[in-house]
Amino acid sequence: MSAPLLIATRESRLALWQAHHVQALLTQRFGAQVDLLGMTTRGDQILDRSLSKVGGKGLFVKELETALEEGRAHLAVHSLKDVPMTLPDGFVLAAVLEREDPRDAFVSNRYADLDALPQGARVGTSSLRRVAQLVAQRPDLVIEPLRGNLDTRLRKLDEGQFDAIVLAAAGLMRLDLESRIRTRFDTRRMIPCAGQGALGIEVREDATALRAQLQQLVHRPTWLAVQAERSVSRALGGSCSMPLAAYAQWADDGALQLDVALGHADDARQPLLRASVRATVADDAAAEALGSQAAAEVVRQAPAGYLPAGHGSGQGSGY
Ligand SMILES: NCc1[nH]cc(CCC(=O)O)c1CC(=O)O
Repeated sequence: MSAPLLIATRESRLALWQAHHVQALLTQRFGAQVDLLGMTTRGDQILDRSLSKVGGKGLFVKELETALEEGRAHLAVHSLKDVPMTLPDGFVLAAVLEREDPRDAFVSNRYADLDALPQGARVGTSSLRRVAQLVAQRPDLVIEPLRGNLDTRLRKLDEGQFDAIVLAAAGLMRLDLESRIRTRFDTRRMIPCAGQGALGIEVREDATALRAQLQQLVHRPTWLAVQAERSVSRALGGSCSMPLAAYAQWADDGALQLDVALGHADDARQPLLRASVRATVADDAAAEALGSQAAAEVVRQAPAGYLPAGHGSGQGSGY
């Protein structure tokens, strides 16, 4: 590679850390010269409304995809959990790196963990998935919206707006904020979001040579696990307006264990629907089959109000 490779990235501290991480990896592994193209996305500008109401997580990736389309950049680096379940035509996920800590973190200046919170304590999170799982354990909590980048969210906690907030451990660790974590939730008590803790690299489908190189960066166990997680969401016709948790982990016997929880679309106080499935998974088709199996179990249990009309139609998340 002679001309420098350009990575399109958002400009939050977390996004820049992730882009620099991939930049260093490409340089180490391929001796490539790599530069960053910083961009502000619509998702970064909308801080006052719930993302699920204004177009979803896809708002964080669309501008980056436009840069790829127009040839202004060659790769986009994303937190995988922010990547829509179905990519637009002409784009592919070329690599997924080894997952870091997938867990959610309990962050508080006064309380050690969820159980230590007093009755009616105020907890900040805008994630419907986190709300549903928090309420399932502590129906007394007052859960309030919390948006913005990690520094903003921590500032709001420090200003006293909340007794505790819930954030992804991986993001805090990447920004050297691990000391803010009071406890990590057990993944059965707070099932992570599909792809949480993993980085994805997106390129144009027609970037054949680059795709072949990035293929060498794929962490196979993470790749298969996140395929299973993402296929649950796809099978449920998932958008990020769904309180859906999906986490796959490799068991000691080599099987892939997939745990799923789905909350009611607009009432966090309705019970969570759960499914746990496991299988030997050696390729993408098997990972997707496992995800579909978990989705089917959830569908079987679901009363009205949990699933969008026409779920399972394979139309993806609609971005
Ligand atoms: N939704 C924003 C977002 N996207 C990725 C991360 C953290 C890093 C990761 O999960 O890979 C976060 C912050 C959070 O949810 O607390």
